[in-house]
Amino acid sequence: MAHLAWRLAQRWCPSSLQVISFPVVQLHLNRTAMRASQKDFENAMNQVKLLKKDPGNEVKLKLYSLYKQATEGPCNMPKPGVFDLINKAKWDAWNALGSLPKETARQNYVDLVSSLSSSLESSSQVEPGTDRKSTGYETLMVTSEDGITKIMLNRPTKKNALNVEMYHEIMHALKAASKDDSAITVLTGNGDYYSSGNDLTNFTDIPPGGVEEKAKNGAVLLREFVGCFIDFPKPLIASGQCPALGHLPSPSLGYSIAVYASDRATFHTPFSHLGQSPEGCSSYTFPKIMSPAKATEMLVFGKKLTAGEACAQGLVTEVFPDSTFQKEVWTRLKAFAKLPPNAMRISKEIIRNREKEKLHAVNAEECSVLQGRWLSDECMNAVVNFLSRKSKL
Ligand SMILES: CCCC/C=C/CC(=O)SCCNC(=O)CCNC(=O)[C@H](O)C(C)(C)COP(=O)(O)OP(=O)(O)OC[C@H]1O[C@@H](n2cnc3c(N)ncnc32)[C@H](O)[C@@H]1OP(=O)(O)O
Repeated sequence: MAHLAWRLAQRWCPSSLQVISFPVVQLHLNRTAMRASQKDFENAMNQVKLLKKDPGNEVKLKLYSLYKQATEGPCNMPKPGVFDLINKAKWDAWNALGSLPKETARQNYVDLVSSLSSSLESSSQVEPGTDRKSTGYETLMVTSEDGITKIMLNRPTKKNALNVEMYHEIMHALKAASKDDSAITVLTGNGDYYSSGNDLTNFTDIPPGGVEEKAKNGAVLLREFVGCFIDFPKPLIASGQCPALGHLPSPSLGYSIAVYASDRATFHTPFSHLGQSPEGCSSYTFPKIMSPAKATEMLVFGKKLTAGEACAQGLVTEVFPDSTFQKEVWTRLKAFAKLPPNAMRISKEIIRNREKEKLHAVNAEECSVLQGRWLSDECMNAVVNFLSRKSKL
């Protein structure tokens, strides 16, 4: 049924699933509708094409709806079905403009583009552009200092949700860190979420082979991603001051030498809520670390743990007060980084190597089960509900 709905969605509007990849491609100018501010409107459309930074789906929908209203007037399309996510979002945005006059919509479009151009320009000056450039990462900030390589997830406005680019960049950063001259590696997140897990919009970018191919590619990517954590040779520390959701907690918690959390952090693996199943080897590591009963509460029922609870369960090494978190953690990290690196590496190897083969086998099995889950109605409905803003975790 979910397959069918997705296929229908694709057939109805083949480009729909990339929407929100950039609305400019859909801005077919209806020249006859232009009057007084035609020149401004055309300029604004050109300006949109030149934006260097993606303004986000909300803004793109606003641009789309204003464009449609300005050129065609009030929404005149039949309402798309609930599974046709992208066209439904576009329809909702356009329809919400009601009977706004064309001229006003045109003016609003021009104003929005102008504010967008200036805010994106100024934000790119404030943003750590130099960090990005020096590391070459779009979704991470990676620094290396005092024997510590710090990999910081850097999509704070999306709660550090892992888009496909971020999966690849984390793998790349881990591989680079395994070879650099740092002694330890720290994984952390920028903003008020360590991570909100898989970016659920990953599910909307359907390749020509359809949802089956999408699920297969996702399983390959996830297996490779988790594999990088299993094979990572140096001490890896997860440092989380805020909530961690979904699967980054699983691999990074399962294989970290240490997990430091502030008393504000929470740990949540809501696989069932999303119609999915455990990954990151959590089906194997969590029952071993916590106890089968507690792991079931977390992995099957999606129970959220506070940092204190996670520490009592052995999932977290130590909890610090939020106000002194950074100071206390970095004092420890700097001391660890001064220990002989080869000794640490060999000690880690001896602890982990016995389990390595098993972990790779568990990873493969979990990814294969997930591949099926991603094609299920349960999963599709959960994703649709989040993307249509009906649910949050
Ligand atoms: C290929 C391998 C796949 C492996 C599968 C792994 C399983 C998992 O990872 S399970 C976890 C999946 N994650 C979620 O379901 C979290 C969904 N997000 C939320 O429930 C909420 O956003 C939040 C509780 C994390 C935060 O709520 P809050 O009200 O504070 O902020 P928002 O306004 O909701 O978020 C801000 C901004 O960020 C976008 N966003 C947040 N999380 C995600 C996400 N996981 N995927 C995509 N987008 C996310 C959210 O839509 C907002 O975006 P806009 O500002 O553009 O509206």
